[in-house]
Amino acid sequence: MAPQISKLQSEEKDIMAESANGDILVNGVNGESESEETPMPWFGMDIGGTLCKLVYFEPKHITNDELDCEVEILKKIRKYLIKNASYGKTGHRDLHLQMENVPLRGRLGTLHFIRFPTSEMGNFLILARSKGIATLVTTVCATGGGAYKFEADFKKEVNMKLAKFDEFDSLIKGMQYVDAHNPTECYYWSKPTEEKKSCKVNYDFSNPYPFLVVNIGSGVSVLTVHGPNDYKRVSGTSIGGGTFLGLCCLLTGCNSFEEAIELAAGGDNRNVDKLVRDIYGGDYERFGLPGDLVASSFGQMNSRDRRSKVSREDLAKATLVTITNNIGSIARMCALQEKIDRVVFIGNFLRVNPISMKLLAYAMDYWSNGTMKALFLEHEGYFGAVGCLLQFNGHS
Ligand SMILES: Nc1ncnc2c1ncn2[C@@H]1O[C@H](COP(=O)(O)OP(=O)(O)OP(=O)(O)O)[C@@H](O)[C@H]1O
Ligand SMILES: CC(C)(CO)[C@@H](O)C(=O)NCCC(=O)O
Repeated sequence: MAPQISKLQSEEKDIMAESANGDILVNGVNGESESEETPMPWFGMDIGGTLCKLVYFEPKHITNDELDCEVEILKKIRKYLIKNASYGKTGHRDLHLQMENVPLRGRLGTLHFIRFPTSEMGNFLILARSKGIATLVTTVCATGGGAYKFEADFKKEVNMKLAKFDEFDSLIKGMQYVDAHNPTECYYWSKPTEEKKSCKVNYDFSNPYPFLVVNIGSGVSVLTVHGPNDYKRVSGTSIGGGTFLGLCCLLTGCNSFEEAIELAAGGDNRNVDKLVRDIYGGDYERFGLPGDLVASSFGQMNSRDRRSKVSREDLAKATLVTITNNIGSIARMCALQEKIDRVVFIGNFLRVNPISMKLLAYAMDYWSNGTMKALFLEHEGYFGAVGCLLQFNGHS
């Protein structure tokens, strides 16, 4: 994947030059052209409908000037963030995603990836106050709907200003930056239907344009990307990751995404769904519908007898398959309409969720007769937070 860096870097220069409204951008995808004046610590926040993603840049070398004037609080913040893998009951640092030696605004350093439920924003603000972050940081760059929703709370609770950036500008910039600096970022699933043989394969995304992005968060947004600064939101659906989690909690009594995925892994959706073969007794050959295709999601659940036999695992699996197939179908129609053959699926719905990734990979391939490819990125839910950090110049 090494060649992709140089290819993307040359395209990045265009991004660095000008933003959509003609302003000179202070840092581009490469993050190497920025002045060093923005005081530490550097954070990027993506406050979504379900999860808040926080990216923290830890500089590799502290300059003498910084050492001289570095306040105790900054040292404490750095120590607190990088010594722990969890914060309170609900904050987690994704250690496996950590990126070392990446350039940002002329500095080299480590990117740390932290997430917590957006519903915990109140506690996050209390923590920010107790750790002294609020006394040091006057402005935090933020994106996602929560950058607007919680702006007044940040001001009131911790006297911090939010420098707000658009969530899709941030997402695209973050994807390009992370892909350019992580040679194993992009991959696809080979043999997605074969449980034992199926595996992740590195994909060379050095010539990325055009591609479709399907961002599966609480809801789903579909974007076409034709160049570093050239994208549009072409579609979306409210039936997304939030729907999966909500329905799964209702149907199985589970209490977390992790639990829902674990249940689904042990279930069989054929005990819940009505298949083509349940209707035809086999394939519906004339229109190419195989017997094992789901004809009607949850279509068996009108039967009291079937309901009495179904397990929580089966219900979780059927919910996951229903939501995933629907997203796959929308993605395929968008790709067809936009005449694009590479579809990049991202968003935290895909976290610890190989079932959905493999289903999407298979469905894209099968229904396009092998002409479309489903791609995935390792930092699936963090691109908005990274892109937002890239755009920050210390002012709101
Ligand atoms: N630990 C978790 N807690 C809750 N949901 C999780 C978790 N891990 C993965 N998910 C899934 O990820 C989804 C949220 O994804 P993501 O963080 O990308 O979106 P968001 O930014 O919160 O939403 P939106 O972009 O629509 O505002 C949830 O709806 C759920 O399906
Ligand atoms: C509202 C957003 C953009 C917030 O990220 C997202 O949740 C979404 O795209 N929802 C789907 C909205 C729709 O197009 O029906």
